[in-house]
Parts: sequence; structure tokens; C-alpha cells
Amino acid sequence: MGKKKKVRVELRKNRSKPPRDHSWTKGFGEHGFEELAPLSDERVRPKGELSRHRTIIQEHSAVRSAEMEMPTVSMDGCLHGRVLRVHGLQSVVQTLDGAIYRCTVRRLLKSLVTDERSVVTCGDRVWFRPAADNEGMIEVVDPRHGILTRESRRREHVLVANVDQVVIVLSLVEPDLKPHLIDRYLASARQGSLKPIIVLNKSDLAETVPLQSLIGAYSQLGITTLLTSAKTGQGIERLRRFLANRSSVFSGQSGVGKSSLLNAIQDGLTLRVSHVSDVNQKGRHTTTTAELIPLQFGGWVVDTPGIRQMQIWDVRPEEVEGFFVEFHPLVPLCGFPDCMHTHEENCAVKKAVDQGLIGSRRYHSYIGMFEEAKGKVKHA
Ligand SMILES: Nc1nc2c(ncn2[C@@H]2O[C@H](COP(=O)(O)OP(=O)(O)OP(=O)(O)O)[C@@H](O)[C@H]2O)c(=O)[nH]1
Ligand SMILES: [Zn+2]
Repeated sequence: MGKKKKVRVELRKNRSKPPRDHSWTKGFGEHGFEELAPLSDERVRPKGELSRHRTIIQEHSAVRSAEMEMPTVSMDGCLHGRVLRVHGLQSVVQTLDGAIYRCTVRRLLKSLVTDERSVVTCGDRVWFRPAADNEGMIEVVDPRHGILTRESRRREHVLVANVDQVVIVLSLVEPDLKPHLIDRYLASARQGSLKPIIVLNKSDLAETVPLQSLIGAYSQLGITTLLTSAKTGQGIERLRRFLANRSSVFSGQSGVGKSSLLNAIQDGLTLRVSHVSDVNQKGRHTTTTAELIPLQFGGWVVDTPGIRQMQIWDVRPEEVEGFFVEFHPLVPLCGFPDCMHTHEENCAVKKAVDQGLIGSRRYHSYIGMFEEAKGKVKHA
């Protein structure tokens, strides 16, 4: 009897909700979040959409050219470059050979993108038509990958594009290490398709032996975890190696040592950062201007006070399991197809926690994030 009842409940549940798509629940690769398929959520900007600029402008201009005898966008004579920062209507673009151009954006390109604020953003790779006095006109924005976004007036504002990784900085003390924060940062990294690197700073101020299990747990998930001290230089050389030839953004609570680490990595970097803040203050207070800063040993770091904290975490409860990679192989084995791994019987995830196969600290992080997401849905 009991069994029959259960089956019926299950069927009803199945009818009311579409079956869950587990196809994106791919494992971590050697480098952590290697397989970063976009979440099946329309609020997470699908990757395809990022490449629309280029296609749209060319298709659109072809249509317009037929109707209005406008020429199609020709890339002849255009240069390729990377947007270092955007100030109002001007983008500062650097070409491969290091030349700097101040560019405006072609009007047609602007009119085709609904969120005009993100038509060109820091980190974009663009094709622009150079003019006299190192000025230029941006014609095409290349498809974007790894992005950092912020919600602004219910619209997604892309703060930085084409970053590969986020360096999640925590300190062992002052402020104290909060392990549950790591899992939130990791979730945000995954949302933005960024590879995470965990940096535990101020190793000179605390005993590090007790941290080995924490470091081991994240290493097992394929996430690089470094112990550093901006003061003694411990771990700085390793951090440099992870930053080399990649675009990285530093993230973490105030006071954990992000600026100090950046300064230890490369002399003069912090000076540059504070200079950028000065410019911002003179400009618009409301705009958070991110800047791409070249590293002497190759690669870039992005820094701006506005994006040092990871973006507001906004997910539906059923998406939270996706951030816990060690759950992925078990989720299809749960008794109910829409098991939330909280109170349900025959939950493969909970069983794995009982057997010590999944760390209970991670499981509690999951529950915390799940409950928070549920609370948000209720209050929405
Ligand atoms: N002992 C020790 N102190 C450090 C270390 N790293 C940073 N500090 C100190 O921690 C304080 C905060 O460092 P910052 O580099 O300003 O921290 P931040 O993360 O950039 O802070 P915000 O700019 O507020 O986001 C400073 O007094 C630093 O001297 C470290 O590895 N060891
Ligand atoms: Zn379950």
C-alpha cells in the first residue's frame, strides 16, 4: 500500500515539473571548474547570447544596407584590441603591439544591444577603425567568455568580460577564516563561468597544520588552494605562476589582503589601483569602472572596489545542487527525481554524507545555500 502511494506521488510530481536536466552536471577537471556549461537558467546569460553582437551587427547591417543602401560592416582597415577600461562614452583600447586608442562605439552597434551599458565593457576584444590622434571607432565586439556581472535596475550589467579565473582571497585571521564563504564564492565563480583559485592569506599569523584537511577537501574537488602571506612572501611565486598569461579577477572580503597580494605580485600595482579610484571619483560616482591591468610576467588582473566582492548570489533552490560537484554523480541515484537532499528518504547524497564520502561541512554549506535560495523565492 505504502509503496503504491509513493509511486503515485512521484508520478504527480513528474507531471507538474519537467524532468531535471542533469546534462550540465559535469565533473571538475584537473583545473577545477573546467567544464563550465551554462546553468539551465535563463537568468544566467547563455553563452550564445554573448556572441550575438558580432552576428547581429553583420546581419542587421546587411538588411539595412538592402533597405537603406547602407554599406555592410567591412572590417577592412580595422585593428584588433582589448578594452582596458570604459569611461562614459569612451573606451580605452590597447592593440597587441601596445598602442593605446580612445574609441567611441559605432551608433548602429549601440542601438542593437538592449542593455546599452554593456555594449562594450572592460575586457572586451574588439575590432575598431583607427583615426587620427589615436582615436577610433569600435565596429565589432568579439564573442565573450568568462564574465562578471552585476544586476543593475533589474538588468544584467556586464562589468568585465573575457576573464578566465577568479582568485578567491580569504584570510586565516583578521578577519577570521569563514569556510562556508568559500562555497558561496565557488558558486558565484561557477555562475560566471570562471575558474576559481582559493587563496588563504596571512599564513604568517596562524598555525596552518589544522587547515590541511580543508585544503585537501578542495584539492580533491580539483580546485587549486594556496596558502600565502603577503608579508613573508609565502606562496607568492606559486600565485604568480597561476596568474601568468591569464586574466584574473581578485575577490574577497575587505581586509583579507587583496591589495597587499597584488602589490606583492607586482610592484606598483596598488598605486595604479588607487589612481584608478581617483579617476572614478572625479568621474561618475555611480559608475563602477573596472580596469584591466597588465602583469609584467604576462596576463592581466582586473581590479576595482566595486567587484572585489562577488556578485549578489541569485539562484533558484533546485539549482544549488549544481554548485556541489561531488553531488553530481549521486543526484540521479536519489529515490525521487526531484530530490532536494534535505528531508527525503532514499537520498543518495545524504547517504554519502553519512558514509563520509561527502564532507559534512560541504553538505551543511549546501543546506545553508538551499534554505537561503528558498527564502528568497518565498519573499520574491
Ligand atoms: N600579517 C599579515 N598582514 C597582512 C597580510 N596581507 C595583508 N595584511 C594586512 O591586512 C590589512 C588589509 O590588507 P589589504 O591588502 O588592504 O586588504 P584588502 O583585501 O585589499 O582590503 P580592501 O581594500 O578593504 O578590500 C593591511 O593592514 C595589511 O597590511 C599578510 O599576509 N600578513
Ligand atoms: Zn537526494
